[in-house]
Amino acid sequence: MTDDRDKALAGAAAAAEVVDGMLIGLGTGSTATHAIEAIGARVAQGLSIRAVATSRASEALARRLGIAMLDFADVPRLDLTIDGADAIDPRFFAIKGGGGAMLREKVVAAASDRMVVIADGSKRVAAIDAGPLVPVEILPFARASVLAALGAGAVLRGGEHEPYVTDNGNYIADCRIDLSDPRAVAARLAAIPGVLGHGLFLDEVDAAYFAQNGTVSRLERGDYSG
Ligand SMILES: O=C[C@H](O)[C@H](O)[C@H](O)COP(=O)(O)O
Repeated sequence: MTDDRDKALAGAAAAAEVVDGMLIGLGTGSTATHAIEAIGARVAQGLSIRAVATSRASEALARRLGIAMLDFADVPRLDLTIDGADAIDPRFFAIKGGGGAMLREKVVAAASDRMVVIADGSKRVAAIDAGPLVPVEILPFARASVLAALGAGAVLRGGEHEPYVTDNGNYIADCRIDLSDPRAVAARLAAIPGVLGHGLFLDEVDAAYFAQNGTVSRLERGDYSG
C-alpha cells in the first residue's frame, strides 16, 4: 500500500464527515487534495455545501470540481476544516507548511468550529521535536532582520537569489529549532517583528484520521496515544 493510497483513504474518511449546509475549510497539499476530490465527488452527487480554500491551488481544484467557493475575507466562522500535516504527535501538536500554506491554513483553522487533520502513517511522530523544520512566514521587507533574529538554524526557502514566495507574497524560512518547549517557541516566533506566521499548530487540531497500510483510524484530541 503506497502512502498516496493511504492519503486518499484518510481524505475520503474525513470527507464523509461533511454534511449538507456546512461551510468547509479546504486544506492544502497532497493529502488535502484527496479530501477535496472526495468532497467534490459528493457535491457532484448532490451534497450542498460552501467552502473556502487555504491556497490558490486548492481554490482552483475546488472550483474545477464544482464546489461553491466563498472569499474567506467575507467569512467569519466555518463549521469544519480538513487539512493535512507534515508531522503530528500524541499531544496533537502539529507542524504544517511544507507546501508554504501555513499562514492561511492557521487563520482558517482558527475560524473553524473543528479542524480535522488527515495523514498517512509517516506523519505520526512521537514528538514534533523529531518532525520536520518549522516554516516561518516572513514579510519580505524584513527578510534580513527576521533571518538574523531566527538565528543560524533558519534557511530562506528557495535561497537568497530566488526565494520561494507564498500565496500572500511573503517569504518562508525553514527553521531548525529546539522544540522541547513548543509553546515557548511559538511565543518567541510570534514576537519577532516581521514574522507573519509559523507552522506550529499547537491548539488547532481537534481530530485526526490516520491511514496506514490501508487501515484508517480516527482519533480525537486527548485520545491519540502515538
Ligand atoms: O503548506 C502545506 C500544508 O501545511 C500541508 O497540509 C502539509 O505540508 C502536508 O502536505 P502533504 O499532505 O502534501 O504531505
